Parts: sequence; C-alpha cells; structure tokens
Amino acid sequence: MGFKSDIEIAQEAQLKDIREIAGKLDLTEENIDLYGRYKAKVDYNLLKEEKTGRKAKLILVSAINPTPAGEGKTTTTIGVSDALSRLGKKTIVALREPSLGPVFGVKGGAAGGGYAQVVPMEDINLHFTGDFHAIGAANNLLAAMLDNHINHGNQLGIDNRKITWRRVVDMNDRQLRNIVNGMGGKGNGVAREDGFDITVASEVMAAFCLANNIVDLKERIGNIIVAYTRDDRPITAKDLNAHGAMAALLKDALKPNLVQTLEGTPAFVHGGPFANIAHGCNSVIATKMAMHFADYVVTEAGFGADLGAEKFIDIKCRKADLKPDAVIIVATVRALKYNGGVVKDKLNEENLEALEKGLPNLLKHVENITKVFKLPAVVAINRFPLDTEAELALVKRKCKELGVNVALSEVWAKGGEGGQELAKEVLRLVEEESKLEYSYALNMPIAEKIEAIATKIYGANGVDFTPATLKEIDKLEKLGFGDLPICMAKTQYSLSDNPNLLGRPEGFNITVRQIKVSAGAGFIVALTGEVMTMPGLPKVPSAERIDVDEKGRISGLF
Ligand SMILES: Nc1ncnc2c1ncn2[C@@H]1O[C@H](COP(=O)(O)OP(=O)(O)O)[C@@H](O)[C@H]1O
Ligand SMILES: O=COP(=O)(O)O
Ligand SMILES: [Mg+2]
Repeated sequence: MGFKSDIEIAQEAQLKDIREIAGKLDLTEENIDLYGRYKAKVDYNLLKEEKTGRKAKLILVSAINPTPAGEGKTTTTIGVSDALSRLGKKTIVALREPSLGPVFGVKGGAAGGGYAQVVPMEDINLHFTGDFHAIGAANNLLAAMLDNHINHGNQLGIDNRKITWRRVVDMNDRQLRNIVNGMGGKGNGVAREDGFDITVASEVMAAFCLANNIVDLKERIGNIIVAYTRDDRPITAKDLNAHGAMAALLKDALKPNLVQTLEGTPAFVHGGPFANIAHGCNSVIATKMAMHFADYVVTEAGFGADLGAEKFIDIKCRKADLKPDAVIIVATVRALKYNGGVVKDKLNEENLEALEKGLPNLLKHVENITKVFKLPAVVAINRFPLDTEAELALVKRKCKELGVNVALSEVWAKGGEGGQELAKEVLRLVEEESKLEYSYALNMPIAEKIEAIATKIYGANGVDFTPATLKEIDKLEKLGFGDLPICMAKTQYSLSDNPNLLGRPEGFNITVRQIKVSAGAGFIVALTGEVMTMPGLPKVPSAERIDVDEKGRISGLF
C-alpha cells in the first residue's frame, strides 16, 4: 500500500533543538545535560523543589491481549499526547526505553509508529543515552563481586546451590539462559551453574524504575538478595558492599531522558522493564517529573491490561502515591480477530465472525479497569490500514451496545490530528470523580494476593502452587516479606498462563511454578507457565533487515 516506514518518516522529520523542547517546560540549560542536539537528561534534583499544588491529570494507556506484533499502545500514547497538545493542553508523554531484545528480535523498536513517534527513533531504539548499559553493568558488577567473595573464602557462608542472582545482557540470547562458569581450575574462580537474563528483567531495572531519588535507589539496591546461606539467611548486595558502586554507575542514568514527538510534544523516555517478566512501567522519577511540568501526562504500561495496567496500579501507583485519572484501552481489529481464533497470517482478511468472537477479551479488560480498579476508561480502536469499515463499525457498535466508551484513533496514519476524538473523550473522562481501588490488600498472605489477581483480573477459578513454591512462600513470609506487592510473570498472549487460551478463557487455574523476592525493587515475583527471563531470537531476526550506509544513515529499524 506504499506506506512510508517508521524510520523514513522519522528521518524526514525536522526535529527541534532539544533546548527549545526543554524551554516548553521552563527548563534552562542549567537544568539539563545535553546529549547532542536532540536528547537531554533532566536533573532529578529539580523534583526536590516541587511546586506544591501542581496536579497534572495522569492518563494510562493499556490494551487488550496483543498479537506478537503489538497493538499500538506506545503509538497511541504518543498520538493522543500530540492531539492534546493540538488542543492547547500542556502535555508530556512518559514512556519506557526500548530494549535491544525486541529491536533485533520480533517486535522491533518501542518509539511508536507512523506519524506518532518519539524521535530521534534510531538513537532511542539503540544506545539512547546508555541507561541500559549502565543498568547491565551495575547488575553484573554485583554478580562479579558475589563470585569474587566466594572465590576469596566465602566469609558470609553463601550456599553455592542457593545463589539467586543472575548476570544480564540486553539481547535475546537463549544460549546464555543456562551456563556453567568459573571453569578452568584454581585461579579461575569457583565453577558453578549460572545464567543470563535480559537486562530489562534485572531487579536493578525494577529498583531503578521504582526509586524516588538516588539515595532511595542506593538503599533499594543494597536490599537486593543475591543468595542464601545453608540455613536460609539472605545475603544482600549491602552484605557484599556492592551497593555504593552500583548506585554510582547509575548516577546519570537515573536522570530522565528528554526527547520529543514528531509534532514537538515533550517526552520523557526512561527505564524499561517488560510487563510479562517485570512490572512493565517507566520510571517513577520520570512520571513524577512529567506531572510536575505538565497539566496532562500520558503514560503506558506494557502488554495487556492483565499485566502492565495491573502492575502499574497495584505496584507503581500504590508505592509512588500516583492515581490515574483515566485509562485508554487500545484495541485493534487484528488482535480481536486473533483472540477470536484467526491465525497470524490471516489477520489481514475481513472476518466479522472472528472479530465478534474476540470481543469478550476486550470486555474483560474493560470490566477490570472500570469494576475492579474503579477507573474511567475509553476503548481506543487503533485503526490499521487494512481494517475494513465493516469491521470498525462492528467494534464501535458492540462497544456502544455494552455501554463502553469508544473512540476511533487514527494517530498512526495522521499523528495528533487523528487523535482528536480520543483526546476529547479523555478530557471528559479525567474530570470524572473516581476512587482508585487495588486488586488486593498488601497485608493479605502472599498466596491470597496471587489468587486475588488471578481470579479478579485473569478470570481464573484459582491458583495451583507447586510444593517448592509453597515452601518458598512460607520462607519469605517468615523472613518478613509477606506485605510486599506481587509482580506476576505471565504470558502476554492470554489472560491465563497458557498462551494458546485466547479470548476470555473460563474454568482454568493458573500454576505458579516459582516465587522469588525482589527485596530491592520491593515486590514478590510469581512466575507462571513458560515465561522466559531471557527470550530467544526468532528464525529470521529483525536484525537481518537493519543496516547502515556510508553516511551513517541507519535503515530497517521499525
Ligand atoms: N494503526 C497502526 N497501523 C499500522 N501499524 C501500527 C499501528 N499502530 C501501531 N503500529 C505498529 O505496530 C507495532 C506495535 O506498535 P506499538 O505502539 O509499539 O505497540 P505496543 O506498545 O502496544 O507494543 C509498531 O511497529 C507500530 O509501528
Ligand atoms: O512490556 C511490553 O511492552 P509493550 O506492550 O509496549 O511492547
Ligand atoms: Mg509499547
């Protein structure tokens, strides 16, 4: 259909000098560190001087269960922000930074798409300002100091079989999931099994995204549990005296990155946990900074509302005293057909029957947001080029029949101009009174908190815990971690823990196969199904289509 690619649109754009964008927030060069002409970091110490009374409206963008390509949350977040800017509203976008895993893997970048992008998209999708490299270095410094401690006598009595800390790299590399290191005999370390996670799954990333400032970050890092002794005493980063150096590595990374949308709306892009294996939200610091400088902040939580939105509310909002004033639930014709049983390579064919069959998935997410979390919501139908008028009309009609707010969004094709209907509905919703509720109380037992999420948000009958998991839950409660929130690690494709159960599955249980405490981040991770903390590359990685020419001009990124 001859559409320009995301990178062609981005490279044709005339970007504003980032100092002009900073000026929209009354920021001067004293408040920012320039990273070239189009990127800057903003001094988080500015938050200490927070003016009282500033209460920006916070809009969360979530979605229905997606196809592997994603349904356009980031694109919609950017597009509706541009639409609000066009309506004269002082708006900031708050997004996560892209991971190289998906960039070179299946999904591609995370800078939006079409005429709703943050730019410079090549920089943002690749090394950006180096935050992920800093987070990886801090994570791996801790791993090196842990093994070094064991190598030099193990005074802390670490049980080699109870090491929970893993190394990370920001790449999809299944080869590194399970390794043996320290081989080569005396002088080359102590041989043991180990493995790598992808950087966005690191607890350092989670602590980074939930920290309020550098002192809080250092304290959180110090609390990270890396191993246990034979008698199950936890060993922390602080026990290894690693937390100071780790926090030093993150001094600049912790400053939110300021860039711009194609239409010049300021954007904070900072932190980047995935929402299937971590909590899936950008940093608290960037969100609060955005709320300090703007009247409307639009932010995204990863994957479907069963993952990103649930953890945005039950973990991030609860811990950072934030409250969304409205939620946009992105739905697409293709994801509704996918949930209605259509296979990936048939999603571009009109299929009203499958579309209608997939609607229960959308309605479950709407119920969760409006009836469990008690927040006002609007469904944004993110229009794709091959959506037919009949398909779009069916979704809109069904939503209206069921009393669901709905707006057509054409921001991918038209930028902010294509988001006017959605922006006006958001402006109406944020004025509604709403009393945010959580899906569980923190003082409930760990198992009951997990059951509350599974039954209320996923629609499960219940939760099966493996014997080892029940034993670990008992140990964590005895160690005093019982009041922490839960970070569910689950497939993004299904409300259940089975990626093949699409639509609105009923009569299922989820199985929690592993539990671990992220004492630094401040939550308990419950792993279900086959969810991977180190994804693998597909048969034909997106990396094969990426190139750079003699002028340093990159192509193939999307
Ligand atoms: N309306 C649309 N039409 C065509 N492509 C789209 C549209 N919306 C999003 N995309 C593309 O789909 C992919 C996923 O979009 P993204 O905004 O990253 O989704 P999410 O944040 O939900 O994963 C990106 O490549 C993006 O360019
Ligand atoms: O963690 C996943 O984020 P997206 O859904 O934005 O890809
Ligand atoms: Mg996204």
